Amino acid sequence: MKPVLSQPPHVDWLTGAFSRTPLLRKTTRLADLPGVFADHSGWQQADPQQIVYDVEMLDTLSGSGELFTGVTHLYPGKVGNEYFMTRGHFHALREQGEVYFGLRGTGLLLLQDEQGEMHLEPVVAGSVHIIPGYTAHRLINTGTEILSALAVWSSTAGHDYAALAGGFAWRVVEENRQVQVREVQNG
Ligand SMILES: O=P(O)(O)OC[C@H]1O[C@](O)(CO)[C@@H](O)[C@@H]1O
Ligand SMILES: [Fe+2]
Repeated sequence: MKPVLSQPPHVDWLTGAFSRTPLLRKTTRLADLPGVFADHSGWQQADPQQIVYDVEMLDTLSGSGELFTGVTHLYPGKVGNEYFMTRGHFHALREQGEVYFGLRGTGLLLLQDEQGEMHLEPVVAGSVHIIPGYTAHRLINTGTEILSALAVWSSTAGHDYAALAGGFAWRVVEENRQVQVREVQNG
């Protein structure tokens, strides 16, 4: 007889960690992000083992109609004057959207559609972000603490990084102790 009440996992709003041990965890270090930051020599001089972000996922079913749930913990830091950020991706199944929920820290969610239309949304504890289909997304930590965001997305969405080999059209940097958005000059 299955228990009447089964304890669902919850996310600790302070640490952003799941109450249940996440069975899937992926760590991305600076060494894993060649060509992502604008300041290539700054990247080469930085500690390659420096963790930029961890993604913890609940180990749930995948398949048509199933959803993945994961928390991205993005550390504070910069390469040159550019804030730490996730690699960023379109979904392989372009039409698949995603929802982000800010848990802690201060940052931005950069959204860019296939026509290059972009906008930035502030990410803080309690913010909710609807990532429509056909929209690339990148999390950026503009604060001094860990930025954590919970994400829910289709388990069949997949990640297309190649579509963004040229990077996003905006970069977010710190200049004069201010967060600045810089348009990438093509060519
Ligand atoms: O795959 P990226 O662009 O490094 O982003 C990190 C993670 O953010 C998510 O979009 C949500 O956690 C995952 O799908 C992805 O692995
Ligand atoms: Fe995604």
